[in-house]
Parts: sequence; C-alpha cells; structure tokens
Amino acid sequence: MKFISTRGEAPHLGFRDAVLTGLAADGGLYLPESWPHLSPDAIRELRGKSFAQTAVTVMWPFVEGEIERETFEAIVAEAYGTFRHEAVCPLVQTGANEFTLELFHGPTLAFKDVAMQLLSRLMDHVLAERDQRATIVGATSGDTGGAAIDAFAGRDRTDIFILFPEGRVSPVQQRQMTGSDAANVHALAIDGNFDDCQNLVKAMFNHGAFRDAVRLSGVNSINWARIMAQIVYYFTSAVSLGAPDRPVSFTVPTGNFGDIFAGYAAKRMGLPIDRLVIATNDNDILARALDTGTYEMRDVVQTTSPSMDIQISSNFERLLFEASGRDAAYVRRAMETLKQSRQFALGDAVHGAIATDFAAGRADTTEAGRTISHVLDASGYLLDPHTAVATHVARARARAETPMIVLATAHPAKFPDAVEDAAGIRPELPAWLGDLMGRRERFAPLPSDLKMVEDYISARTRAAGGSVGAG
Ligand SMILES: Cc1ncc(COP(=O)(O)O)c(C=O)c1O
Ligand SMILES: N[C@@H](CCOP(=O)(O)O)C(=O)O
Repeated sequence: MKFISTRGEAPHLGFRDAVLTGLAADGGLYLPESWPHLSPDAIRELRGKSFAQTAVTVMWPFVEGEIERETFEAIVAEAYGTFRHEAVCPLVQTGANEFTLELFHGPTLAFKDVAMQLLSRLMDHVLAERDQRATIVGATSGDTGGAAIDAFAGRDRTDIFILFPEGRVSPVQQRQMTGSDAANVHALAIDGNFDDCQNLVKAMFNHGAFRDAVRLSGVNSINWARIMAQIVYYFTSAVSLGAPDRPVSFTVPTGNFGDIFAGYAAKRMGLPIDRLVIATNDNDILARALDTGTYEMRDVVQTTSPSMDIQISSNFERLLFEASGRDAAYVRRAMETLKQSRQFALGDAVHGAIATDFAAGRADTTEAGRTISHVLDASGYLLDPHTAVATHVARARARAETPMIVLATAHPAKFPDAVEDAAGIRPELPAWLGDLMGRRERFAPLPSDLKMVEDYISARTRAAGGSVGAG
C-alpha cells in the first residue's frame, strides 16, 4: 500500500515513511492510494473479537508489507493494554436508540489516547529499525497535547514539543502537558489561539531547512496513522450493534475533522454507516460549510468545549480530496483561496458529494450545558461538554429506525468547572490520576512567532541531520 498527498505533488510513500513524515512535502495530507475493503463476511467475523484483534484486522491492509504481522500484533496489544477498561472503548446505551461510545479510558482520559498510544510505539519501532531520532512538534487545543506527551514521555528516540494556546485549555488539560518531568518533553504556551499553534506547526513543516535540520515529525491528525487507529472504534461499535446486517449512524464532536474523517474512512472500507453527523460548538465553520457551500473563516470564540475551538479543520482537506474525485488541483486551488481570502466555495459537485455522506448541526454553550443536565436527570449519565455538544446535535438528527452512536471524546473530569456549572456535580479525576493537579508545572511561554519557536526547538532537540522518512 502506498500513500499519496492530497495536493498531488509529493512523493508517494510506504506506511513507515508516511508515519514519520506527517505533513507531505507539498503541504498536503497523506491518504492511502486506494481504500481497502472488508466484505460483509469479514465484518461479521469481527463479532466476539477483542478490541486489539479487531484493530489488527482493520489496520493490517495499511501496514502489510512494512511491518511483520507478529510485531504489529505485539505493538497493538501493548498500546491497548494501557487502557483502564477491558473493552478499551465500551458502548453504553443512553437513550431509546442512542448509544454513547466511551473513548476516554486511556491514560489522559480523551479519545486521542486511542491513536497516540499506538503511534508512539509505531514510531519507536520504525526509528529503532533505522537507528534514527526525530523531533516531534504538535499543536493542541487541549487533548492532543496531553495524550502525545503521555505516549512519548521518556522515549529515547524522540523529543516532543507541544504548542498550546495559553489560557485557553482547561486546568486539567494544562497539567497533563506541563506536569511531565520527562527530559524529552517540552510544553510551549503560545500567545494565541489553537489556529495560531496549528499554523506554526504547518509552517515548520513547510520550512525545508528547519524540517531537515531537526528531523521533524508530526503527531497531529495530519499524520495518517492517527486517522488509521481511529477507524477501529467505528468497526467495534457498529459490529456490537449488528453490523454489517444493521446500519448505524454516528454523531461526532468535531474540530480538526480527524475523528469524523476516520468514520468516513470506515464507510469507504465497507462498514454500513447510514449518516455521519458533524457536531460543532459556536465555532461552527463546518456546519456553515454544509449549510451554505462556502467554507468561511471567522474569529474563534471561547466555549466550554475548548478542544473544539477551531476554525481551520485540517482534515477537511482530506474530505475535499475524496469528494472532488481525488482532484489534487482542486484541493490546491481551494487551499490557496482559503489562505488569500479566508474562504472558498466548495462548488456544487463537491458540496453535493459531501452532503450525501454527512449531516451537521451545532450546539452553543447554553445548549451543551442543558444537555449535560438533562442527560444526568434522565439517566444518571454524566457527559463532558464536547460529548454534550454531540448529544444535543444527535438528538435533533436521530432517526428512530437507525441506532445513533455518539462519540464520547473526553471524560467529564477534564472539564470540572463547566460540568459543575451545568449539572451541579463536580466530577472527580480517577484515583490513579489523583496527584495530577499537585504536579510541578514546567512550560515555556512564547509569542506566536515562527522564528522564535523554531529557535527554541532547535536549541533543545537532540535530533539533528536530515529529515526522517522519505518525504
Ligand atoms: C474532547 C474532544 N472532542 C472532540 C474533538 C474534535 O476532534 P477532531 O479534531 O478530530 O475533529 C477534540 C479535539 O480534537 C477533543 O479533544
Ligand atoms: N482538538 C485537538 C486539536 C488538534 O487536533 P488533532 O486531532 O489534529 O491532533 C486537541 O485536543 O488538541
């Protein structure tokens, strides 16, 4: 299996190079050159399998020929051994035909752990095989950073630098990034919002000399392996509700569009998904794009679901590539127009293609708060604000005949203030994370300035001399 860039001007890469390369050299995002297909019989055979077994089956077509099967099985087993629930991602019934897929049983209580625990082990494996080191740089609106730091802390072949927007993440999220005492971990508090952090990361990838000098690698969902790992729970949850013999729908709290794109990928791989519903908070660029056919940036609004306070959804580019019939020239034009004028028109064909697979809705902070309180009253189940956004949207969109699976992307204890304001209950961190808020903080405040951030990283990374991967 080769991986190709959405902008059509970067080398085609094998799996290991795609994992280490992150963003393609032409600024695009890697995708498999074709979608593998699981037949209905193959999907039926997943019934009764463990999460790790399903994970190997679903991801193997992307990995085959690049990593030995036994090695891959061991990496997957170790990654999901870090989760605190036997089922890894359990499904809980929360309404008549509504199910909540709990993705927060990993080490940092967010869905990011599902991919990050795998990615760190995959990277370690490939770097060790090549006797290389890498500098990982990532942007976070709150959860990616903590998950990446947990997954990479103390690893010998990587130094990790996480850029987070100062003052815009929850105190728990901040401690998960700043409370690590591992020497290879660096938390950078950027004076800006998440989009500024993400723009800095992309600019570093597009700066060839820096990229090569520090052997730059990425762990945001620009990295294909992040998406690949997230495809798995669409299969496990749908199969547990009767797939492939019964279609299901999913509602996904959406920011950078990585999680819901993984659902789209599952559908392209043969999973019968009726609807993929994009749920946004007040930062509703994706819902507006679906409504109007124009992707139009506005200023970011701070909400009680900070991890979704995003305007530039980087994975939307992957969907544009697919919906345009893999037209890299269309994607290049769209991205250039966005850069110049902060908006672009999808065009009728692409807009129509997207609308056949996706629906969208929004929930503001008041609606999300009310949903937390209603669900608690009705079923005793406590939602985090991101999952509440999705639950609000799901309930407006549900069809009685099709089970609706809502992705629960974070544990409510990551956002205790917002949950307490909404429901009068202050969720506690699990006992095994009890010392988190007492840990000493270590981070560097920096302006949103490319040169200063690059200089900071160059002075501290232990990797030097030539880019990793083939890109
Ligand atoms: C808790 C939570 N929910 C939802 C999202 C949105 O996911 P995505 O960026 O993949 O759309 C994020 C951040 O990515 C998150 O941390
Ligand atoms: N919401 C994310 C933003 C980064 O998303 P990613 O999936 O591209 O890493 C976060 O929590 O940081």
